[in-house]
Amino acid sequence: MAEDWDAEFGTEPTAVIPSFFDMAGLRSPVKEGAINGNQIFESKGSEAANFGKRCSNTFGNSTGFGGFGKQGSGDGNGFDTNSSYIFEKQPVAGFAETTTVNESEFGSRVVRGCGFGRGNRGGFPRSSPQNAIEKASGDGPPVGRGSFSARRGFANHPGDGSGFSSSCGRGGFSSTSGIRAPKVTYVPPPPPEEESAIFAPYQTGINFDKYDEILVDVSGFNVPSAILTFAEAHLCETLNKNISKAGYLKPTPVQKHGVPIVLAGRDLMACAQTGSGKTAAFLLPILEMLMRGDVAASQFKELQEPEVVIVAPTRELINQIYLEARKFSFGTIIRPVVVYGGTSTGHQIRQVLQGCNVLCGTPGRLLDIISKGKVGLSKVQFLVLDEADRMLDMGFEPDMRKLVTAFDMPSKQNRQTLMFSATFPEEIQRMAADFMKTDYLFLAVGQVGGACGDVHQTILQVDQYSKRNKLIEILTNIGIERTMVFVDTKRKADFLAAFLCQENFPTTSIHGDREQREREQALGDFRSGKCPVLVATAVAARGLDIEHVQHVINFDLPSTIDEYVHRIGRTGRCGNVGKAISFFDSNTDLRIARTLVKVLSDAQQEVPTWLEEFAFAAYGTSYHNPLGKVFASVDSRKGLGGNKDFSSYEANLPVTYAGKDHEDAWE
Ligand SMILES: Nc1ncnc2c1ncn2[C@@H]1O[C@H](COP(=O)(O)OP(=O)(O)OP(=O)(O)O)[C@@H](O)[C@H]1O
Repeated sequence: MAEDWDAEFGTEPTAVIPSFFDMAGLRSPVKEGAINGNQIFESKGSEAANFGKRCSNTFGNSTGFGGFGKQGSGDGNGFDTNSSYIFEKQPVAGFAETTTVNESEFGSRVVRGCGFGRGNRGGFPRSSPQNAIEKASGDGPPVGRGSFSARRGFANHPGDGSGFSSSCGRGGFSSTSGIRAPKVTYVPPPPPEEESAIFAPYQTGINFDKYDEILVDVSGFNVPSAILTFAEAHLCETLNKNISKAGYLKPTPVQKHGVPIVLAGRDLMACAQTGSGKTAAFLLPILEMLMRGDVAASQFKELQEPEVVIVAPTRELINQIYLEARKFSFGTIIRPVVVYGGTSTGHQIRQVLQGCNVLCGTPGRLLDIISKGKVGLSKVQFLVLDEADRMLDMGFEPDMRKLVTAFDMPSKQNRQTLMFSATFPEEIQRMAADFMKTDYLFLAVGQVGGACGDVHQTILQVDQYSKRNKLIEILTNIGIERTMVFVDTKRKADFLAAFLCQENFPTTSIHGDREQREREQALGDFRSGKCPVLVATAVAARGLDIEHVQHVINFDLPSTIDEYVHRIGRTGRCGNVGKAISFFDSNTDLRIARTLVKVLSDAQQEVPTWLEEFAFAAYGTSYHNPLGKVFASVDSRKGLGGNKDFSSYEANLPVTYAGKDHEDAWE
């Protein structure tokens, strides 16, 4: 059973939305060497092989995959629900004796049962991605309009929002019944203090030097000269020491151009491939400028006024950026702090009040803490949007506008605004311009939106009924190399992880319905190799920098090519090579066929003939789809009669349809 969490400020206890692992009895008190709620399974020979039948001695009580029930019922998800697993589990207060999940998530043809009725769809109104986004980032109390209720009704709690109900898909509390929305009060373990841990180097790969061959285009006026070495940036001694301790011998292209641009006080929109060092490209010059400006040591005050605000779309990514800021500011008086959802607000406020020069946050939690009067923005010198195209799409854009307008944030003329991403659709570029000085510089390293050239991409035509077996086949060949498996819904992430566990693959999962503690534990188990397979939704698609990820498998392809580029960019980082295998189901993925062909061919990857045929059938050879030009490969100002001084760039590159991400992914 999930730990009991006292309310954030130590008041009434609040229940927690048990995740799938609870319901499947995968988190009951376990004996040494058994399975915890995150690490679903360690392959332990015959004992493991029995996992799919019973795990009585593994979990300390009788739990396991049971048999299969009778014919299931449609779940309104477009799946022909015709099969299910039934997890027998200890009766747990508030839950039925059995938890049934639909194997149709994997599209099995085998007819199995679903011993379960389904409640009304509840949870976030499908049309409000902001709610879904907030829940994903865990910012603010999860509040649905109407009521949260499980997709599945439980035996004693019909999923109509009348009471506490939950499922691995979605669930929670009914806001109509007056129960307080749950406030999980997780306090993350403090980051390591040892220098060896702080400066743990990321092994650059054999192709690191190939970065120098990548074409770079900077458009705008009075472009500062690039640096060839870190020494040419004339950074302070402490920063140079930290760069050296981090193992950075020479700058990557985005750093060569980005560092001098930021040091020159310019606004910057930077696009560079995944894993190419964008984080240091903004952190190093910002920290240098603070040092040059004799930034005051931030001390305890009831109102903190940071000089830098950095935002990113997910909790794990903003925490990663915070740790990088902590690394590069080591030995200086500069104090970075991180705030993100799913954790105790009180704890984070206490961290902020102890001093804060660089505030890293996910939007919802950041706005929450600012609204509580703990943080003032009047002294902000730098505003950074990492994964900027995501921060400005329909999900986060309102929060970003509120951040720059609703408080005392200096106007764009009186601050430096920096935006970074590996992808930047033109419509987003235009929106980004609202946040930046008109003379911002657009830095394109390589093909904007292009896939990292160090990732070997393979596309396999696999229908939904064959995906599971194909995945098993691939994982069997891969062995224990770290592999991220992306799926399009949270529910599928849990089920696929459980399925892989049953098949003796040490697996964990990360998605927006898991508690933050579980998410961080899952990442930790994946990073350490304890669970070399991580099943994830889009919440892990962007920015995460995990060493030794050799494989990315798109069990489900995303709906946009940008997300595909980011997902496969979890491997092949910093000059290392990686492999990405994607399952293309012609019943669902036609919309991405054409852009997939373009990304593959731009990255000199093999394009399967069948995929070209699908792409042609979908859109013909025309590169102008009805949705207009949304895939930018140039500075959008050029297309709008921008100044002719910009360096030349092919203007008629194909465009792509930038659809909506699968909303589940962001919840
Ligand atoms: N100049 C450098 N020399 C060696 N390693 C570097 C250098 N710059 C960055 N790295 C390392 O490369 C890895 C990738 O960097 P980073 O996460 O900033 O990439 P990114 O471009 O932001 O990727 P993404 O687009 O996926 O967010 C990190 O582990 C970082 O420490």
